[in-house]
Amino acid sequence: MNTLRVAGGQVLRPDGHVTESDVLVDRDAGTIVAVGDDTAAGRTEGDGEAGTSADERPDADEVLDADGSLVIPGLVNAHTHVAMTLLRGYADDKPLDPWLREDIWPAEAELTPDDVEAGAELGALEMIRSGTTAFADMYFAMDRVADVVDRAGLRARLGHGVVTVGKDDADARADIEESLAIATELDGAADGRIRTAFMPHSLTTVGEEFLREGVAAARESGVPIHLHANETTDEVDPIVDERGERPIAYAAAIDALGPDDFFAHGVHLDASEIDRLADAGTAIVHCPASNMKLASGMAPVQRLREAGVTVALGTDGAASNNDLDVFDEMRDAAMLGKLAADDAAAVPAEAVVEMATAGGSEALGLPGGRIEPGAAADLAVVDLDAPHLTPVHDPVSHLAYATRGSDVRHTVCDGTVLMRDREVLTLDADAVQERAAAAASDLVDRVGDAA
Ligand SMILES: CSC[C@H]1O[C@@H](n2cnc3c(O)ncnc32)[C@H](O)[C@@H]1O
Ligand SMILES: [Zn+2]
Repeated sequence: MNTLRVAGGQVLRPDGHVTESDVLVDRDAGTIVAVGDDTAAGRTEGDGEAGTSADERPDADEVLDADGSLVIPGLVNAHTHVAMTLLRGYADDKPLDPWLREDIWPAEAELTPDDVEAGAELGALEMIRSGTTAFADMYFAMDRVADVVDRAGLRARLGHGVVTVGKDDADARADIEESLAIATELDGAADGRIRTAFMPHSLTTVGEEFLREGVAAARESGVPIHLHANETTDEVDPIVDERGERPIAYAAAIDALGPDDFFAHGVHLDASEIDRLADAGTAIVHCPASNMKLASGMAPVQRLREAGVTVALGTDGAASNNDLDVFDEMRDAAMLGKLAADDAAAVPAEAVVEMATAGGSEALGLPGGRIEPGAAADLAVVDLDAPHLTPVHDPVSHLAYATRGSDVRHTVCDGTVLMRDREVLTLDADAVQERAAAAASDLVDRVGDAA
């Protein structure tokens, strides 16, 4: 067996407890073989092999030193538009609708596939550096995004985002077909690390006829559905006014509410919609930073979880966040959840850590999210040797409230080391940043010329 040993760290186990253990990985299979006292070859839990540094232990093909560190499942960014890194800081301080219509969509109209690739590389770099190993992405030029995911070594669920409002029937149908074709063509790419979904942008930006056609085709080919849902009252009210039913009831009526589907935001949900989501097994991706920045509102995270809905975390795009750091999202989710519930005990540390790991993997239907034998070897190693992480009374508290993405020391996905001692191995960081900055600058010039 070709092995990787993550040695000498504290490991976050699926039950939320932390133990001093090694993690042994089968690099070829991309899975965890053993944790703690199951790691064979002589080393057992609590057996520190005094006098032997992690690098000197001879029983693995590769060793990652995790001394003084916390080994956690790779984080899952369950809703983003990764190439929007090019639009980071491009338009701020507006609510969703004018932000999209006045700034973002005119800029995206000028985006080329090369731009999308440059932005996706930058986003992949940012995610690897902050311990994210899997993400869901809705955007354009998804073949380019898939190529980046493959090269970067990440795991993803990808889909072409469909908008039909303002398009004639032929163009609208072509967009639906593109999303369905991409979902079929890219599924299983990057040695199975890429999975796909049918991704209509939202229930208001895609017409009912096209939604029904696309959903029916997606069901036939077995791909899940991902869309923005119940994000703002501007989106909910017209559905209620025109149809006499709430958005989640509408989604159910067109068969878009299934156990493999996951909806972004879910800010404005009433009790009947929470029950429907729970009954259907549809997950919600909570995006607290984006919801705060666009002043969209606060998702009822506590009530969703109490009802049994799987809740994951997402950054949304870097233009509404303005970064792709899931540690920030954990902290925001906890803080906002307490404020919303007027209860400091609401949305505790363990809940947000679960949402960023196992909850994300479950929502996306991707491997990972747990450190246990047989699970995917998707890991982040957090360096605890920092002033803002001292002392360590409770490692889970630190993950939720004090850790930053820049505290991540090593990142592993599918058994492959993507970042070692803060050096990203799969992407050339300087070249990626230079290319993205140049692409963003050219894009802004083109947008100016087009205006
Ligand atoms: C059709 S591809 C995806 C589309 O979504 C836009 N977008 C980015 N952030 C949000 C958000 O918070 N709500 C709705 N839509 C969003 C993005 O700019 C693309 O156009
Ligand atoms: Zn979004």
